[in-house]
Amino acid sequence: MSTKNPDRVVIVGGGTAGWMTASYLKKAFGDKISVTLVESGKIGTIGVGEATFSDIRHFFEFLDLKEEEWMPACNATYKLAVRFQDWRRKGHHFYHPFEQMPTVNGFPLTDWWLQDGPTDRFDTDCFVMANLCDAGRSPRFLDGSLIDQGFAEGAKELSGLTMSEHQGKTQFPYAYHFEAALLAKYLTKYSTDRGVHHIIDEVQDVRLDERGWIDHIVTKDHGSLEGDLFVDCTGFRGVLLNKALEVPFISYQDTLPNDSAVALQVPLDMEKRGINPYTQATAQDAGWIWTIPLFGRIGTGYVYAKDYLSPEEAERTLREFVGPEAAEVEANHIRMRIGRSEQSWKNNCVAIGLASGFVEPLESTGIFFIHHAIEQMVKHFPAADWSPELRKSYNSSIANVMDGVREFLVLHYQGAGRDDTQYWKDTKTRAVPDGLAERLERWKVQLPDSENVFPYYHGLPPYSYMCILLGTGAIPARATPSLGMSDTAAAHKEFAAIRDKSRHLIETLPSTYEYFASMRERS
Ligand SMILES: Cc1cc2nc3c(=O)[nH]c(=O)nc-3n(C[C@H](O)[C@H](O)[C@H](O)COP(=O)(O)OP(=O)(O)OC[C@H]3O[C@@H](n4cnc5c(N)ncnc54)[C@H](O)[C@@H]3O)c2cc1C
Ligand SMILES: N[C@@H](Cc1c[nH]c2cc(Cl)ccc12)C(=O)O
Repeated sequence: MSTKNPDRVVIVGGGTAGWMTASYLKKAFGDKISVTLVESGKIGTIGVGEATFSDIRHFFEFLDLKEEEWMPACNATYKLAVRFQDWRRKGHHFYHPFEQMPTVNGFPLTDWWLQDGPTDRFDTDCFVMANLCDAGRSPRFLDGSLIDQGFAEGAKELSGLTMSEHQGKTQFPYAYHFEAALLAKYLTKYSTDRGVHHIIDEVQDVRLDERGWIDHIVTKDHGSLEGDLFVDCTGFRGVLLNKALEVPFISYQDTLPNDSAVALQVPLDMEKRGINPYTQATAQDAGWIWTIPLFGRIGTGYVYAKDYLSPEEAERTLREFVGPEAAEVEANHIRMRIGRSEQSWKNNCVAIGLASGFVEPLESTGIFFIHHAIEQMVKHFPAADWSPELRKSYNSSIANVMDGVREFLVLHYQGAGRDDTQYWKDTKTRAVPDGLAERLERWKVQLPDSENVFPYYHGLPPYSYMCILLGTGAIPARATPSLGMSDTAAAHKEFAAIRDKSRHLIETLPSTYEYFASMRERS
């Protein structure tokens, strides 16, 4: 066994995963390690992946990048929520916003809402952000100041925490949409400026030693590349982890059948059309369509199950949905590998991004998985003895995040009120992951809380489950019985405060388009 600390990292793949990993590692370890990134000039990146979690802000903060610097370079916009359109029935919508759930006398406001809500919309009654979404507002004023959502920007006690340590302490009010290819380009410059060695070449072979560890990789034009730790960011191909090291892939398809997507990038006049401050997921006959507003274009795509719909039909439906602006735009058809690798770190190879695992992009979790994996890789970085315990701990953290998100996504389909096509009928009879059936029964009488959701960190707080349960509508939810014997006055005061605050903010905040147009003038 080597007595040397592993300090030569080789990353294969130059998509979002590869460049996020390279820049973060260089920032974390500086000259203590060497980082080489090899990407193929021929094999493209997946070309989608534009909506994020709010936690991604910790990634940019870690790299010391300010919104004014990176956002205009990546045509980025703000995301205050996911808007679910037509999931309960056609014409209905609800939001899953970035906003902590207010608590009144020990019960979440949604519980009081079930008991005696002012309107039939849990989201606009309980969350300020849902009202800002309906009104298309920016979460920042034109001078750059952030709305007051109980969040102190730059608060000392919160800086330096990983995402999992952060959860529950506070909720930042927005995430980002950005052009993935532009972010990769931005991070390429960031990384290479700081000493990351960039090679454009194809990996043709992966040579293992007698223990089954990667000894070196063989490239087409640059010969052999040696390293201590190899990071597989080769996307769905899984060239190092799945192919060379033969780590099996656990499919989630029995519970999440969508396995295909067709995507379009549609340039639009945003000044005329405005910019919605949310990702939209619109239910369709055999899946759903995402709409992600960027500065200057929308990213859109139909996620579907090929057992129910052909690629041609999916593309036709998507083009009809978008309208004439998409006529000249070429479609990108994608087959998705849904599930996770049995282990994401084996020996001296760790897979990050699509090579590690993926679930359909309904809650924009792909980049969150990458960010989480990078934080955990730094936390579990090996010493000279390559302790297997570190890898074990890393692997269970990654598996828990992905299995937890799978449960959360299955809830969307179990809960959807739609039953007008075979696809939606079948969502109710399909198997659910172990443990979820019991939890679904519990949520019928007790709203999701920290005691009764998936028990390991997976990025989603209990209030996110409440939103999907109450918004999708097929699973009956009821107020905690004791609220029937309680005075609802305090809850009504809270509902009124949310209404007043929303009204005031809608009157004073700029539209999302106005905000970004002025940010571009400033930067
Ligand atoms: C339909 C769809 C929608 C999505 N939407 C979102 C979203 O809204 N939000 C979100 O967070 N995530 C989303 N994702 C996930 C997101 O796209 C990915 O997590 C992210 O782009 C990371 O991809 P990657 O870097 O792992 O792989 P890729 O982008 O596929 O990159 C693979 C890289 O590996 C290189 N490579 C492959 N083989 C070799 C080889 N032999 N030698 C050298 N190089 C090689 C390629 O050249 C490329 O650079 C979506 C995914 C899909 C499929
Ligand atoms: N930690 C995540 C969790 C989260 C909380 N609210 C939302 C809303 C949406 Cl649309 C996605 C994710 C989340 C985060 O803060 O990003």
